[in-house]
Amino acid sequence: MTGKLVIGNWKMNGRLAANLVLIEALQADAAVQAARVAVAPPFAYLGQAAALLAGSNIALAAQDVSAFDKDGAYTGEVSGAMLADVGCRYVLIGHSERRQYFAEGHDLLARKLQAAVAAGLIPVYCVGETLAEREAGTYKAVIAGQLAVLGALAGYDCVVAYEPVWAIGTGRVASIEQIDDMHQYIREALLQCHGASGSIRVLYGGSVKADNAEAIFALQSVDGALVGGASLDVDNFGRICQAAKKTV
Ligand SMILES: O=C[C@H](O)COP(=O)(O)O
Repeated sequence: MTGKLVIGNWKMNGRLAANLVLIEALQADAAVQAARVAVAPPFAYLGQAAALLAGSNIALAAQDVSAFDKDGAYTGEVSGAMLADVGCRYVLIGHSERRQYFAEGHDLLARKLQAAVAAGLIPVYCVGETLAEREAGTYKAVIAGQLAVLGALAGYDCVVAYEPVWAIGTGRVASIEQIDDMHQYIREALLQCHGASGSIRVLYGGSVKADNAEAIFALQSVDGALVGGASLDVDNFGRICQAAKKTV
């Protein structure tokens, strides 16, 4: 399936009953069915989601993965092989909330990326600057440092999600000019470091909603969106998927 990729990151939200309602509504939404879409429930609900999504065009994503790629005494960890086993196609790595709350640094993220591709998953590697870094003008250097982690992944299918931290959950979406500037910068950085920018899709994330999605997807430099809050509202998420389909 071609077109802009839309991934719904449920973050730490959901219950069995609510998930059933949401997933059945997503499957009944023609725009969602026609789009290139994935949802990322919490680990606890991947099995339920996989069973409900079986046979649908909605792919499954996980929100994180262990850096350990062999089963063993790693209490609390979930391996890439387990995620693939339950039907995940994608896995988010390095989301800003994990960098912030769990101090996930470059070495750990590099190991997680390797573990994900070893398990046959498509990593969705998240990068983004804080408001302080944006205002200080150091944001492009910050992103370049974050992208350097991808060095070991040349040749693998990978997705990058540019998510300015100051736009996440704030309703303060980056401007079209800011998004285009950063997406073009990321592509150029990937081309220089890995010669792979052509094969790496670059998504935008940060307060993507039904009313701003079409303008964002109209940018050639944007290959899709990583959607947080709006992914829990089938009407909003469906309209984002509709916008994605319109701007193939
Ligand atoms: O993973 C999704 C991003 O953190 C964006 O979240 P948001 O759409 O709630 O701003």
